[in-house]
Amino acid sequence: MVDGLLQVEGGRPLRGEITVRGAKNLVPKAMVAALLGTSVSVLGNVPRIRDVDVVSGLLSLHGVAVDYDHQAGVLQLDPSRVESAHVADIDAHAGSSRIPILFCGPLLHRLGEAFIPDLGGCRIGDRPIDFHLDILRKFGATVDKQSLGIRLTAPSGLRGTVIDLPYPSVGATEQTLLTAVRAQGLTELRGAAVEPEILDLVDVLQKMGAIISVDTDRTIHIEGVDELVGYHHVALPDRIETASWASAALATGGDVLVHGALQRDMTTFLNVFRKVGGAFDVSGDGIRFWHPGGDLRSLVVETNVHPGFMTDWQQPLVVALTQAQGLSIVHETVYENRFGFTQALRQMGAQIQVYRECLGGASCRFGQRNFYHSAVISGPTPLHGADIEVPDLRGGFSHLIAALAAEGTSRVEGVNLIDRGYESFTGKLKALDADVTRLA
Ligand SMILES: CC(=O)N[C@H]1[C@@H](OP(=O)(O)OP(=O)(O)OC[C@H]2O[C@@H](n3ccc(=O)[nH]c3=O)[C@H](O)[C@@H]2O)O[C@H](CO)[C@@H](O)[C@@H]1O
Ligand SMILES: C=C(OP(=O)(O)O)C(=O)O
Repeated sequence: MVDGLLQVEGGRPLRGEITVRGAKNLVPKAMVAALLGTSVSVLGNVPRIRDVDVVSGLLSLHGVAVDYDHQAGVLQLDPSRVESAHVADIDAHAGSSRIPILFCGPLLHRLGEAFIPDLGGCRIGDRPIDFHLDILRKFGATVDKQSLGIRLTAPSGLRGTVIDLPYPSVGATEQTLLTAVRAQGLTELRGAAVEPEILDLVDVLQKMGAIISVDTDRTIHIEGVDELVGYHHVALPDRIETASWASAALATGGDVLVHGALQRDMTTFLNVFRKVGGAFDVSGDGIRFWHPGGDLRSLVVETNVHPGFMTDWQQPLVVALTQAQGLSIVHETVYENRFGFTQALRQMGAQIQVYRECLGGASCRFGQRNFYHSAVISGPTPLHGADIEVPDLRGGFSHLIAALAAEGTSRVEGVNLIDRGYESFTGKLKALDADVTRLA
């Protein structure tokens, strides 16, 4: 069981201002990229979240000197001692996050070998790593699966290759980038993911000396180089945290100004937010989200890879949809098992049914299989407080929103899971006038 118990007195609108910093889905990857440099890298806009601590710990074990100024949000990473530290076996932090798999390419380039412990991350489907391992083999690595992880070797170095991804996986695209930049010769990646966090990683790598071009048809070309240096970079803001606070404002009938939020990477979310009946205003350094009064409208939405509606935006939005008039349909096409969180919402009074069929859109990879990956939400339904347990990061945040929107007291167990991706969320809730008390 995950620690952390939060008591929430619901039924109050969230009102006020908060700030989001760098993206959870970019910062840890930019930290891994620092391993490829010969000099110090400096990363700004770093949020204080657990995934940053996990990767800091792993980098330190590999001999990288990590200096993190939490207040300023600046990380300095000095990789000059990686060869002398030469750590081959690390099982600490196994199961804490999915980032260790991205250490493969950088470690193979620097040390000729790597050991990657079993991965963690949210349990929202099987989350296989077959694309990653196929990619590493294509670059010339030998992959040996062991009981506690994977051992990789590349005694004669890595060579550029052609990779055709069966699905535009974010992690597999990052794996290719982090490996190809120092591999010998050219790499062509077809069917790549082009999420904003990936393009920010491309910016980081280009600052280090890499040669990468991203075409309009999901093809990325990388020319390997012999040396990369450290970078200075400011991480792009977290578009998932921004959307989470936007949905919280809507579900509670509130008004929240999110400093640091960037419109450009959120176009699809903002369209959906407006269609449901939410109001927003893009100001100098952020976006204000509020419930303008009147009824919210139901809608049909399908999650997809960028530039589609992001899967990590789905769970907080579902809570707002419980307050919309009529039937909404959410078709989850990225993960096969991402509606577990709706069980607690039903316990709180929501009317949500999940289906195996692809509802409301085109059929997806999960259509002919046994996965409950479509949800029908009938609203509006008043929510009431309950004792609930956080299942995963985004599902957990959606439980918090439901508890804030509900009449009465809720006790939310396992909130420490939310620290993985939301910087000081309890402090932010208090700044937004929520009545929350940490009991454990
Ligand atoms: C740390 C991080 O950045 N996490 C994000 C990243 O996860 P992550 O990089 O793990 O997600 P992927 O894009 O790789 O996964 C997408 C789909 O591809 C499948 N797949 C992936 C790899 C593989 O080897 N084999 C395979 O079948 C997955 O099971 C899933 O169905 O992108 C997801 C999709 O935007 C987001 O929800 C996560 O928040
Ligand atoms: C699925 C997520 O993250 P991870 O890939 O780190 O588990 C998420 O951020 O919602």
